[in-house]
Amino acid sequence: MEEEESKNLEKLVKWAANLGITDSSSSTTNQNPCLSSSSSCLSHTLSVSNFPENGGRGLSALRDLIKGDLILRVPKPALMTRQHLMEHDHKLFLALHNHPSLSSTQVFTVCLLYEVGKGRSSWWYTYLVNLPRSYDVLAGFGEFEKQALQVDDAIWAAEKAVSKAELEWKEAKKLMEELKLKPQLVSFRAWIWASATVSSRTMHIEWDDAGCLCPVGDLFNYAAPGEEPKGFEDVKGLADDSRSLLTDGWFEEDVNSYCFYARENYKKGEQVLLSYGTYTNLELLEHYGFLLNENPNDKVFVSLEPNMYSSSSWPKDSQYIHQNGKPSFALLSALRLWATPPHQRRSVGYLAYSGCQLSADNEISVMKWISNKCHAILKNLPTSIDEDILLLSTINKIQDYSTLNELEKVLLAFGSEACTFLEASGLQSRKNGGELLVSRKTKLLIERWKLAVQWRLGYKRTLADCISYCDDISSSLSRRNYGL
Ligand SMILES: C[S@@+](CC[C@H](N)C(=O)[O-])C[C@H]1O[C@@H](n2cnc3c(N)ncnc32)[C@H](O)[C@@H]1O
Repeated sequence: MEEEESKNLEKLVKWAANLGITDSSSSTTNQNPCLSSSSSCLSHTLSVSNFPENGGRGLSALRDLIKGDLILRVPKPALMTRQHLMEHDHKLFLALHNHPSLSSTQVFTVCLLYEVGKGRSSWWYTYLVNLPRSYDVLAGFGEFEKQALQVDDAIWAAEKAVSKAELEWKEAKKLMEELKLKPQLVSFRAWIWASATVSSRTMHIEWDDAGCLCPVGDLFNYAAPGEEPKGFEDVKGLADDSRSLLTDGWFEEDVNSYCFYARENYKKGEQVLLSYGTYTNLELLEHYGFLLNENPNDKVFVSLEPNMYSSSSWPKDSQYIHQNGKPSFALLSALRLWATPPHQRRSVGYLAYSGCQLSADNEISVMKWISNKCHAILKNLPTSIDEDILLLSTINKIQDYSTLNELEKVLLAFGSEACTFLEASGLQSRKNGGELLVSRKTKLLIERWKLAVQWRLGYKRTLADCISYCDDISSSLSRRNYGL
């Protein structure tokens, strides 16, 4: 961490402690936090640390933690909400009343930019200077990064994210001008930053669907909820309320605070992670600007023919391939019915809907259909898995380069996509002792390119694993039934 960054973090921790943000497990408020010798520690439970391979800045355990332990409490007055910002600024309050058609998140995004515009005089300054300077969410993808996703559905999702952001920005511009925001805060770039802050850092609250920004609570990095959040439902009798068991933090009226609980046991020094909910990798990229190599909630959708969808009543979004290559329950069930002659579907429907195989022949034709489909998709994509692996290792290498000469040498030797990158980056540079340094903008572009390649590689690996899975099943059925 840079020196300035760590100083800002120290100030944040002190500021948070003064507001009663505490990681003490005691339920009484106004502990005396920040007694720890280390300035990035809250006091008893958590410390701000860096996890380069796992989300960057995050929170580590200062002691062994037990699943279900209360690990952080953030009192309501320390939560940044639209209501809080409006109540403390009459000009903002009046201006917002003239724009009732803006959505709650558009309003919160404007509020955030307005607060940033106050600079040091903002009550939130210590919090705001610790926000990331940029995000890699899909809405910030340019043409090059969008195309690097390669898969139509993903390119379409990125295009939709960009056009949604543009539309929301245009709609909110009048309000921002009325509030006399500085031109750089009215820019589309600033909008992407603020809306990504809102989408990637806000926590759910009952009284405002824009959510709240939760100092310190928003330093938890993400771990996907497991398939079965077993056991957690027993913690503190929470099973019967509407709080999603897929998240580990919520607002509690009785203590007037946002409370966070350990989702599993942690050893001292380990990173404490939070589940923000269930997301595929494309959704993580869209809302948070990162993805997981291992994501139990990732899904690959393959397009089916209309008569395949209509042969069963499974919703389209339940028919997909899991990250490990296994077809989903609904996809198998739908295809088993589709591969059954229409006049027999009624009589075997109950078996198909309960997840049973219908016959060896039926199963083999389903497996062959899926396998062929995956082959066809892979064949139509511009690069293979091996090429993507090689490209990814090259991108990892160039991320460490500081001069454009080094970067260009490697990329020019690489091939067409790398050359397109060089064009797209415009080689933003500045002279320094005769060397052209890689600019911050180019580094961000490399990071987004890497995410796009990681995403498409994950997609292709899932298809390849699905081919192996289906081929194994059809050959073992053929052997067993026909001695082939
Ligand atoms: C709520 S913040 C978490 C704290 C954040 N690392 C920070 O420095 O402020 C969410 C952001 O952290 C990053 N992040 C969280 N979990 C991650 C993970 N498992 N892998 C990579 N990045 C992650 C993403 O940039 C995401 O948008």
